[in-house]
Amino acid sequence: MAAPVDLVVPIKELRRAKSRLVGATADLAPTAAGRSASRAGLALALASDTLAAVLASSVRRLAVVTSDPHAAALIGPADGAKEPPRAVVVDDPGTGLNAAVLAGADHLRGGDDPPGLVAALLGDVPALRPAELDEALAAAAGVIADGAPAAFVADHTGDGTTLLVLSRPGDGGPHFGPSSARVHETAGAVALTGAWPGLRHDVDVPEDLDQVRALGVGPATRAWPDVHTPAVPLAGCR
Ligand SMILES: Nc1nc2c(ncn2[C@@H]2O[C@H](COP(=O)(O)OP(=O)(O)OP(=O)(O)O)[C@@H](O)[C@H]2O)c(=O)[nH]1
Ligand SMILES: C=C(OP(=O)(O)O)C(=O)O
Repeated sequence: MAAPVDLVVPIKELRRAKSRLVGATADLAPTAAGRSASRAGLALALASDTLAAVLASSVRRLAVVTSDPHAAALIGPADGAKEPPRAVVVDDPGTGLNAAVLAGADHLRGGDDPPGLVAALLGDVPALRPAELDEALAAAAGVIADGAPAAFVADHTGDGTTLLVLSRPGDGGPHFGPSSARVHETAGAVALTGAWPGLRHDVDVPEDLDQVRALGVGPATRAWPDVHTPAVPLAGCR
């Protein structure tokens, strides 16, 4: 990767997440409570596989922004290392997705490392391959070096955004939410054109689950609904 890139991954409180996936859990458990627990387990699995791919990529530092203890536990405690941790958990300010992304970006820019680009990846891309992320971040660094304020990867529907790379977070973005691909482009961000099927395929509705399984998901999503929490944290943090 040409320029160092630090990455924010926002993860919503699991019991409130992925409401549009309710149909995917409908025939799993007899009670409403069981279904919603299972949906939280699915949201955790999607996040776990996303973070595992990030940690296998060339991303320099990772900030997971969440108020959820199970999501935070994916990034395990530091193991006494003297080096600054590569992955940290940042508390969710609780005022929505864009505020969560900005909180992560602020944390990353406040570190001692030389400044790099800050990117945000949504935490529901379980078929992500590390090489896709590296390629997309290198392409973003290229267009930003050429003068663009930002670059993004649209989701598989073309309507949403899965990855946003900002030269100056807070200054005209992020604009995650409805039709965010159009909103990001209107704000001057360059749409990146690589194929990157795993990076583009977020999981919002039950059909997406079949589609990401066909692409090849990570182990946590593959194991769901039988296993709800990964046994081993993915990386250390303070
Ligand atoms: N930290 C944080 N993450 C969020 C917030 N809202 C959404 N996310 C994350 O952003 C990504 C995309 O989320 P969405 O699919 O838009 O939202 P969702 O609430 O999980 O799903 P729906 O209930 O179906 O809309 C996922 O990784 C979410 O966990 C928020 O308020 N705070
Ligand atoms: C929040 C977004 O994603 P989703 O499609 O998951 O709602 C977005 O695309 O900006």
